[in-house]
Amino acid sequence: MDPDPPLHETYKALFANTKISSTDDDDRRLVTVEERELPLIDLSRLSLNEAEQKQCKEEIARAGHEWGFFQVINHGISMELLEKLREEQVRVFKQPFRNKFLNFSDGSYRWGTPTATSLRQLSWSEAFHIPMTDISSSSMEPFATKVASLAQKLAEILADKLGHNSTFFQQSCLPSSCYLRLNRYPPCLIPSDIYGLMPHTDSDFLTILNQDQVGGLQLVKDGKWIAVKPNPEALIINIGDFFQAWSNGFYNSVEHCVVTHPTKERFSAAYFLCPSYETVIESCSQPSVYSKFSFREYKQKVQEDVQRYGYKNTHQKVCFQTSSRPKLKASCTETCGTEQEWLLWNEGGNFPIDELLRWVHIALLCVQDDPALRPAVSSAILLLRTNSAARFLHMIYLQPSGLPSSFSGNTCI
Ligand SMILES: O=C(O)CCC(=O)C(=O)O
Ligand SMILES: [Fe+2]
Repeated sequence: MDPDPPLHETYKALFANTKISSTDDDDRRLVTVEERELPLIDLSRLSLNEAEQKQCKEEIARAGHEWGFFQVINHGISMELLEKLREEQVRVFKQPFRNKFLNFSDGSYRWGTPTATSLRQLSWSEAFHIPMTDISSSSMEPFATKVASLAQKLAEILADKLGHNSTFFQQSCLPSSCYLRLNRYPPCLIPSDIYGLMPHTDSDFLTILNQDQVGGLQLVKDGKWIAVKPNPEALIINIGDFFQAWSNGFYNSVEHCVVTHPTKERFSAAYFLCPSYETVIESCSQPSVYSKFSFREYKQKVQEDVQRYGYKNTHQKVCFQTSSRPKLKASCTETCGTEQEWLLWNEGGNFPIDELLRWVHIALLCVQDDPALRPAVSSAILLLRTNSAARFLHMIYLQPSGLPSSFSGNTCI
């Protein structure tokens, strides 16, 4: 029996309705993507002398701030454990498609994108989304235990660098709220660029990713998509939305995606350090760029967004809505949002007023009298240029603190 989910069959109508191999330049994947090494951090220095430890922690914090993504080597998870994880992953994905629903708890197995209304909203992949509490009895348990403690350690280092010796992560990220996602990206022979996983940011504190050598992970750096060169010895760490909010925008939750390969299948496993639903995320410093919100509230917003726009990211509505207006001149992820909003304004209406007001809001944040209250330049650029979590968080949670009193922040939310 076939192990592959019926992706071709199920999404036939989307292929029929989409112009394939378009030369339209509003498709970001037609833009040449440069392959880059992520910052590479050797964690063995954490057990050396104080100076080495300090240096290592500084590199971690800098990478979290400047890139939102980095790689770690000598992370304490042996090649043998990673091999075992891979074997188990291949085993669960290679069983007949129908049996996959019987693994782990209900709803763990997912494939494709049920809400997709166009090819751009389709993820050509399958995944097991497994709460850590379900892993305790499986052969992945030794990996899971190690990766969970690595995540806690990194979260503490990142918090410590902001002057917070925090037990917050230990208290709020429990085995019932953290999970492991096993991803498989089948080859995709269709002559069009289809995502393995659509552009997104992670709704967690941080993610630890183990990928194979096929490649396909891409992320936004300085407003451009770059491809991550796989390193067999390294795990990839990325900052999630909640760390960005908790750090008051110091660390960056960066948009990333996976592109498919025409002939090779790809496997990856991601551990998500997530808080319980009741956890309230509040910035660790004042004045806070974000208002308080609970994980539950945030998840609800994300779900509403996906239902309405097919994407978590609200900005996509501007780029992907079907419209009689002329096509915007470049990819929405390559184009500064302001440009798009002014373009829509000039075209006479139907412009997103909330977007425009948010741009004003960002501008005001950047010109506050007290430089300490202004966002970092990198955050401001990210806000302006990418579909990052920063945009999303600002869209829904930006609060008026620190702004001139005549400006009502509520209008931006
Ligand atoms: O497979 C990958 O490289 C990325 C996976 C990912 O971004 C995710 O599961 O959130
Ligand atoms: Fe992700």
